[in-house]
Amino acid sequence: MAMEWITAMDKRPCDRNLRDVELISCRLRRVEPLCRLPSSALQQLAMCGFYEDLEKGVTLFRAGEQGRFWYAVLGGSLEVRYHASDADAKAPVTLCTLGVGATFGESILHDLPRDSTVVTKTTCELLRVEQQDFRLIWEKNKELINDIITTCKLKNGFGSGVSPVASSPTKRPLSPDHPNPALPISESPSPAMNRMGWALRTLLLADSSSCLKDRKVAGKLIRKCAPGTELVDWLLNLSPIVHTRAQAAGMWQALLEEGVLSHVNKEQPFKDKCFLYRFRVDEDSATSSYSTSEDINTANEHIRESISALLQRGPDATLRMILRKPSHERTPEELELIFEELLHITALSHLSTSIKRELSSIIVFESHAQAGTILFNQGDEGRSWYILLKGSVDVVIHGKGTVATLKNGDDFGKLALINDAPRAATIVLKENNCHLLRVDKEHFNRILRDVEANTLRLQEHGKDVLVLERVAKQRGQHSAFKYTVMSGTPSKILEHLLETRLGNQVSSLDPFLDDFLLTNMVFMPVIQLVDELANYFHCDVNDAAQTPEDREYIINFKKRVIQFMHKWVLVARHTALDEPCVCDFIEEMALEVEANPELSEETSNIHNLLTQKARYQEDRKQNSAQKWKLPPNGQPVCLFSGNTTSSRNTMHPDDDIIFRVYCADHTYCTLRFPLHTTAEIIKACAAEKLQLNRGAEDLVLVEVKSNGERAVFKDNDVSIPTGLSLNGRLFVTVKDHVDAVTPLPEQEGPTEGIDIDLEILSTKDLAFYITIYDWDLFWVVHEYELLYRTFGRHHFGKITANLDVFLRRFNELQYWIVTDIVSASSMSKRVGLLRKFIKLAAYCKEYNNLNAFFAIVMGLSNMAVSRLTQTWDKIPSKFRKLFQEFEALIDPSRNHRAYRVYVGKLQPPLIPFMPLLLKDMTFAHEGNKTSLDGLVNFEKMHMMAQTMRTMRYCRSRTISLDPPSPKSEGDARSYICCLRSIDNQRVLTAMSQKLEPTRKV
Ligand SMILES: Nc1ncnc2c1ncn2[C@@H]1O[C@@H]2COP(=O)(O)O[C@H]2[C@H]1O
Repeated sequence: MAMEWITAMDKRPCDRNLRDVELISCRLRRVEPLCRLPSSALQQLAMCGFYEDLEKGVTLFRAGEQGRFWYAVLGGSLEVRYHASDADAKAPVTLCTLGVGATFGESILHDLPRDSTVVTKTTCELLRVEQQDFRLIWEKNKELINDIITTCKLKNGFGSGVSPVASSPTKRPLSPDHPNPALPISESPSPAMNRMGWALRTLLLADSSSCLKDRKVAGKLIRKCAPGTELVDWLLNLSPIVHTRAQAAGMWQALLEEGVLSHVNKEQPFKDKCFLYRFRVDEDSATSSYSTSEDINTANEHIRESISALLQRGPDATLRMILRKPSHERTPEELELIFEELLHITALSHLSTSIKRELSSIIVFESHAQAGTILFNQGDEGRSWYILLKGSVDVVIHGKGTVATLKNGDDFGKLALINDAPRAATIVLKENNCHLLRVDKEHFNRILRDVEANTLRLQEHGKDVLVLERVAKQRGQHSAFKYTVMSGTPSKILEHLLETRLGNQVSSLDPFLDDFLLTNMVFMPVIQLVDELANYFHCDVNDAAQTPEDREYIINFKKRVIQFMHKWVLVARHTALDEPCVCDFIEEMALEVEANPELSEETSNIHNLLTQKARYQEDRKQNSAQKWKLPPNGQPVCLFSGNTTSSRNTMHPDDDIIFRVYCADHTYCTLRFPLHTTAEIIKACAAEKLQLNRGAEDLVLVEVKSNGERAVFKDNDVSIPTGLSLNGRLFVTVKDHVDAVTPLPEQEGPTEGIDIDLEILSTKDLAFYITIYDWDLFWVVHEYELLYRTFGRHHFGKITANLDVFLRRFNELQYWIVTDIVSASSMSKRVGLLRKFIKLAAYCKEYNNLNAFFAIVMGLSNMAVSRLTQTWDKIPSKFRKLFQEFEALIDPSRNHRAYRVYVGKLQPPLIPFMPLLLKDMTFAHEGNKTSLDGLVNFEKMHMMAQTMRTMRYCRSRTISLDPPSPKSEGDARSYICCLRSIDNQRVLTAMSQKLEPTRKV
């Protein structure tokens, strides 16, 4: 059978017999949508059609050629190609693929040249019909054939400029800036509208008093046209269900917006005025025709149905027409209509009535006929905000593809407008004939910017990936960013950051970038961060075919990655440069910047990065053998050997530290380990040296404080020796015997320090050297150490040694004050010391050393000192008053308000009261979850970063004080480095009791 029809088809049409015709039409009947044609039409096609059996790659015709044939596809597939211009001749765009059942080449009906090129994509079987034959068949079956052609166009997006599949969208929309209500909103009428138009036209023509006539306008003959008023009259007469002129006008507008009807000069939407309108078929003499009586009967059969359908569509069509008019042409009644419509739009539901009224005059209707159209590209400047009324759009992101599909009722495009940032995604229409409402940027900024919804959620694949919240405007702050990140996935936060906070958009007032740089290790390990940055940086490697827009976007992104790295290394300093993956990535970027002139703008950033890296590596080489010592008797951690040229010595994770570990019988061993060594290793090694013959799992590493308190370390804790309290000692012991471990007798006594009569040292000199010493300790503490310590010594595996040493200093100072006073047996000496320490606190305060100021005042307020009433009574009232002022300043009530207000007025350099910064960190950490519904709680990161920034601010200028008198320099300097202090409160109180026993009442 199959062969038979081919044999029949292979014959010349004039040689075919009845059976051949029957065989061929049977074959055609199996092809949808040809099967919809009546038998007579199929037989005609079978009689005159030629059979073509073509190889792959055969060009059937080229764009611009005059056409001779119409085609239907019986087997295989073809490509429709389009050459945008001569310049593009080598790079045609594939518009669509035609498969079985598709028809093409109908331009022969209008004697128009071909508008595209058609090439076989596979081997193909085609039915080919000559122009005159096809025209005859079409004349008799116009409606159906037009329907088939339209269906084919809709199905394939033919002529749309892009493949209907939006996977590789290439086309930008026709400039929609000024929508024209006189033009149709779809590329071709829907079959239903076509039918309704046909029925109305047929009856209009059949009416003897028809208003549809050939008329001469300005000397030119216009066929079959009618004034709007008469068309309205006619419709009102035609049907009793059309009651008002406005209804009738809306019905004609419904036809006009689909292109079935149009104003003769295409300058007006439908108006109940004397403007002339005509049907599209009458615009072209080839398609214009008179109706047969059969047509009239058919039209009469359909008219009721058509009228009621049109009646329903009229109001929406009118509204769309108004929404496409420029603001100044909208009448008050029309504005009211729009306003009522806006009341039903969910995306606007949070807005007040007055704002909706304002929107009524500027909101615009926009429609797009073809699926695949790109509304805008990621990286473009944001120009409008959209609400989807009908259809759906894909949200496409570079490197990720489609991350979300939005449907009617959803809105998009707000982010770029609000933040003055580039578009975060490309928006591609997913369906033909999408309808949108649009608010342009200038109006958005004027009307909506300050009343926007408080929360914005971005989704990918149905899950929230970024939650933004509107920033309350703060006085004096004019940050460009209206939304701040509340939570998000780590990757999306990074993407949002690169897109919105780098390039030319950096604002010193906006903390988002800095928050990220300070806290990223909490939610994104360095290796992952570098990996993601490298992916962004190298995203062009496997993708040779890029559009110029893509290329621009990619280059832009590369620059942003370089800028990000530059800023990150400035914040992270050695903690980043310690990571081999960071250094490797800097090298990779440098190579590309050198090779790629498009990146030349980033040369100085790269140069800076390379210099920092080289400098750091050189410094590490010179100080690689650095060793530290935690002396046995509670003295401060100090350099044991190595390079001592700089007084500011940062402790690095791979620096060694020498320390003792005791066991229950108070024997000890001395160990030397890098600072990053875990408790588990120290424990195992100490146990071996001390010959504790127990398995590691039975043993613990524990700190025993001078008051007997015990603190067990976790196996993965690091920075162990530096973490000990002033007079604490490290023990290794059997788990079950922890409670039996006792402090060494020496822990109750003072730490070892220099014994000098304080009287001989000038108080101002002491304050000066204390401040210089503290400053050096403070200077080397990395902001990150606050995070490491807050999350726990085990959490990041990073050392907190510099911070530990600084905090230890606070306790050393505090207990030194108490120890010194309670060690003075003579009253006069104690009175002298009290006066000296109050003065010392005053000088430290003057030097902005608030850490020491707090330590001293807290020492003086210690119960062991404050209870010495006889001593206090003997100091001059001037000193007592001063001390009361100091006590008020350290008053912890209302979250240390007095101190916060005071310090808030100071200029750097200053040394802050460090324990309060730690308390703020802990408060932020314990009061807030790190993860909220699987998203990083970025608000928490912001809170923590604020505290870390305080620390940075304190050091934003380096200290330079006038040196004191040279005579006591050597003594004072060595004295303050190592202070004698007892940190056991019980011992201190007992000593105080001895000095001034409590009187029995
Ligand atoms: N996951 C997403 N990431 C980025 N943009 C999205 C996402 N989902 C929806 N969008 C919308 O896509 C729009 C692209 O333009 P804008 O950046 O102005 O605003 C963006 C959002 O409104």
